[in-house]
Amino acid sequence: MAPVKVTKICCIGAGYVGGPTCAVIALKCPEIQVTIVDLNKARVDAWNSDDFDLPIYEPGLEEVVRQCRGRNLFFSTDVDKGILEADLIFVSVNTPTKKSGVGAGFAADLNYVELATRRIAAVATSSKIVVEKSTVPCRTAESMRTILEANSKPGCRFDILSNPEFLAEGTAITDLFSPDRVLIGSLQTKEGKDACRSLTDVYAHWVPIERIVTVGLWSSELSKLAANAMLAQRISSINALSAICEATGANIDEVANAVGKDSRVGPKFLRASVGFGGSCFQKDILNLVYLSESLHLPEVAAYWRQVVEMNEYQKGRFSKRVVDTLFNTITGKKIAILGFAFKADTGDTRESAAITLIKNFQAERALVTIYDPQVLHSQIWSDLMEASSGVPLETIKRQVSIASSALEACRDAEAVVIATEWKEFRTINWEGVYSHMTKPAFIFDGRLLLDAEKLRDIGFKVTVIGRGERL
Ligand SMILES: NC(=O)C1=CN([C@@H]2O[C@H](COP(=O)(O)OP(=O)(O)OC[C@H]3O[C@@H](n4cnc5c(N)ncnc54)[C@H](O)[C@@H]3O)[C@@H](O)[C@H]2O)C=CC1
Ligand SMILES: O=C(O)[C@H]1O[C@H](OP(=O)(O)OP(=O)(O)OC[C@H]2O[C@@H](n3ccc(=O)[nH]c3=O)[C@H](O)[C@@H]2O)[C@H](O)[C@@H](O)[C@@H]1O
Repeated sequence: MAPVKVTKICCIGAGYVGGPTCAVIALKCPEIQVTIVDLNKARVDAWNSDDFDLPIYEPGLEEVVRQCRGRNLFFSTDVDKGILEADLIFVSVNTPTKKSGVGAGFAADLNYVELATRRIAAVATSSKIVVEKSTVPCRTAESMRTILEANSKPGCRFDILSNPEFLAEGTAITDLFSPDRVLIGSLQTKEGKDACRSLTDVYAHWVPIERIVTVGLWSSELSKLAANAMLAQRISSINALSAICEATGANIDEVANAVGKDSRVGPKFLRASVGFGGSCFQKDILNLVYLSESLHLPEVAAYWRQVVEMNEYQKGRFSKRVVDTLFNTITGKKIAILGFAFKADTGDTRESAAITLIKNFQAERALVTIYDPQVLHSQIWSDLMEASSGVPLETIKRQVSIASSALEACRDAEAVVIATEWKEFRTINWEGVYSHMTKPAFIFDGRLLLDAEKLRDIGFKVTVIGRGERL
C-alpha cells in the first residue's frame, strides 16, 4: 500500500495551537478540506463570528482565517462528523498539569487526549492517520494506539504519528509560515513510515523538505519536552545572572550581549525578565521532572526542577525589590501594573508572571491598578480569583481595579511596574504620566523595555531588572 494522499483533515481542539496551525494548513493546501472541531461552543462560535472576533488574539491570524473560512476551512462542534469524514486527524487538545491524584502538580493530565482518542475509536468507520499534536509525555502514542486498536471496527486501521508544535504565541503565524523545523515521529515500520510520508506531503506544500525532520515516535515526543525545557532553562540562567548583576552593578543586557555573541550560545532567549510565563514552559518541565522520577532518575529530575524554582525565585525577588524600594512598605500605596498577558502580542494570561506579582502586592495590602492592551477584563478577574483561591470578587475589587489606558492606570500611582513587554509602553507620554503621579514617582521595569536614562531625566526613580544601583 502506498502512502495515503490526505484530502480531509480534522483537528480536535480549536485552541491556541489547533486554530492557527490548521488555519495555516488550510491556507497553504487549498485542495485539502480542514475542519477544526471543539466541544466548547462559545469558542467555535467565535471562530465562526461574522465580524471575525476570533477567540484568540494572534497577529496575522485574522487575515489567514478570512482567506480560508468557508472555502476549505471550517469550525464546528460536530466532533463525530469531523472524525468520520477525515483521513488524517490532529489531536490538539489541552494537556494541563494534573491537579489531583497520582503525580498531582507534575504529571500531565492526559484525560482530554484519552477522551478524544476514545471518540475517534468509537466513531471511525474507515482507516485514519491519528496525529498527536498536543504536548504529551514520552510514550503517550503507545497508549493511544492501544486504545484505538482495542476499539477499532473491522477494516479500520489507525496509524499514530507524533507531530509536536513549536509555535510561540504572539508569533504563531510567522512561526507556522516559516518554521525552524517540522518534527514528525512515527513507528519505524512500513506502515508507520507511509503515514509519516502522508503528513510530510501536507507540510511540504510550503515547508522546505530539509526542514521536515522525521524520527522515531518516542524521540519526537521527548524532543518537544526537551525543547521547551532547554528554552526555559536559558531564561532561568539569565534570570539567575540578573540577580548577580543587581548585587554587583553589572548590567544584564551587557552580559547577555557578550555571552550571546558566542556562536555556540547564540543571542536569542537571553532576555532577563520578571520570570517566564505561558501555558507550557512550567507544565512541560514539571512533566519532564515527573517522567525522570518515574524512570528512577532523581538527579535528572532535580536538575530540571531547579529551572522552575529559579523562575519562582525571580518573581518573588522582583516583588520584594518593589517593596524594599518603596521604603519597605506598600500598604495602601497605589501601584500601576502595565501588562497582564504572559508576553507581548497575545491576550493569553496562563501562568503570567503578572498574576504572581499582583498576588504578592495584594498580600502587602497595596492598591493595584492593571492595564493590558489585549487581555479581557473578565479574564483578569477570573485569574485573580483563581490565584486567591476562593476570596470573593467584591473583596478583591477593594484592592484591585482595571484601567482602560496606561495613563489612567498610572494616575495618582506611587509606582509603575512593567510586567509585559508591550511595545506601546515605550511610547507612552511619560512626562504626562509623571505629572499625575505621587512623588517620588517610581518605575520598575521588569522587562528591560524602557529607556531608563530618559525616564530619570523626567524625574522618575527607575529600577530595572538585572541592573544594580552601583555604576
Ligand atoms: N499554547 C501554545 O502556544 C502551545 C501549546 N502546545 C500544546 O498544544 C496543546 C493544546 O494547547 P492549546 O491550544 O494552548 O490549548 P487550548 O486549551 O487553547 O485548546 C484546547 C482545546 O481543546 C478542546 N478540547 C478538549 N478536549 C476535547 C475533546 N475531547 N473534543 C473536542 N475538543 C476538545 C478544548 O475545549 C479547547 O478549546 C497542549 O498540549 C499544549 O501543551 C504546543 C505548542 C504551543
Ligand atoms: O510549547 C509551547 O507552548 C511553546 O512554548 C514557548 O512559546 P510561548 O510560551 O508561547 O512564548 P515564548 O516566547 O517562549 O515566551 C515564554 C515566556 O518566556 C518569557 N521570555 C522569553 C524569552 C526571553 O528571552 N525571556 C523571557 O522572559 C516570555 O516573556 C514568556 O513569558 C516556546 O517558545 C514555543 O516554541 C513552544 O511551542
